[in-house]
Amino acid sequence: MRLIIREDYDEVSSYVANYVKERINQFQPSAERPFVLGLPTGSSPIGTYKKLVELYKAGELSFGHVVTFNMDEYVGLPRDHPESYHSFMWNHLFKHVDIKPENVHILDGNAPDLDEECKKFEAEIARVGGIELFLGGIGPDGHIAFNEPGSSLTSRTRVKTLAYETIIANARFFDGDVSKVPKLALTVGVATVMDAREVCITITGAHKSIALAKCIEEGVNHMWTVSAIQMHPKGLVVCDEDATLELHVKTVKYFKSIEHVHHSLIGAENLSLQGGVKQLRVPAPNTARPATPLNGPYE
Ligand SMILES: N[C@@H]1[C@@H](O)[C@H](O)[C@@H](COP(=O)(O)O)O[C@@H]1O
Repeated sequence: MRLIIREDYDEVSSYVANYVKERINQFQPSAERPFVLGLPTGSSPIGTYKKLVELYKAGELSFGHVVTFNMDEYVGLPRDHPESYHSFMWNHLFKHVDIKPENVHILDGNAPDLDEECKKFEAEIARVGGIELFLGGIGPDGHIAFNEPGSSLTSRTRVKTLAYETIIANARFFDGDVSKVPKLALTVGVATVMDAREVCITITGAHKSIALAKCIEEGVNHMWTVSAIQMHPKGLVVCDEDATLELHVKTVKYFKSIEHVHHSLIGAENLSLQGGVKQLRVPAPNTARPATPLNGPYE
């Protein structure tokens, strides 16, 4: 597993968007052999989607031969509700790029038979040959998609009852009103995500620092479902400095050193993922003097 640390949310978003661009372009997708991309919702991927739209508009990336599968959807929320994940995906990404609507797969939380809807989703993923790259975020409790603490690490797409912590976290999208947040969702399973040939999880903000530490430094554990990424042969976590607050200094230094070594081997001029070198510089000491004398020491 790799951990990429960037200064802030914006740098994380750029890194992930460029990563997706590189992967799609290297793959050289065609109608017969499309690139299959797994996608998340939430506030974490908004910056990435914005940058993907910019890359598309700059002619650096096309979604013409990209097939997508979204992680999850609320149960019972009308499809055109502003907070449905359908609305989210079309507003933040799909309507701005050249993706074919028939290549977009989002679970239908209003399907007459929800179990059947979940089975069909898994079957469709299998039919297109599996997911090449699954992007994800996490909740502060370490869940991926809606695989709440205690979810089986071998779980598949299914109906899930949301944990109270998730309902509270997502109330910000429903006028801060917990009672408006749907209590059920359809979600891919942990195994559905981990079956992808590559998994890239974005973790930003101090409020997710405990989850990041659980994911990186402790064992694989169904109470922190993102930790399943430890078992993935091509797992990538991209986080910001704030999210590293609960990591050991040794852990942070180790993962940063991997990038340093990699960059020194390939040479900065060959670095295709923008922002890579810039963020590895040691910050200059702050030499600015306060206007008023200080009494210190302030250890
Ligand atoms: N089901 C989604 C998850 O897929 C997402 O990762 C999480 C975090 O959201 P945010 O990125 O807004 O913190 O929110 C929801 O629970």
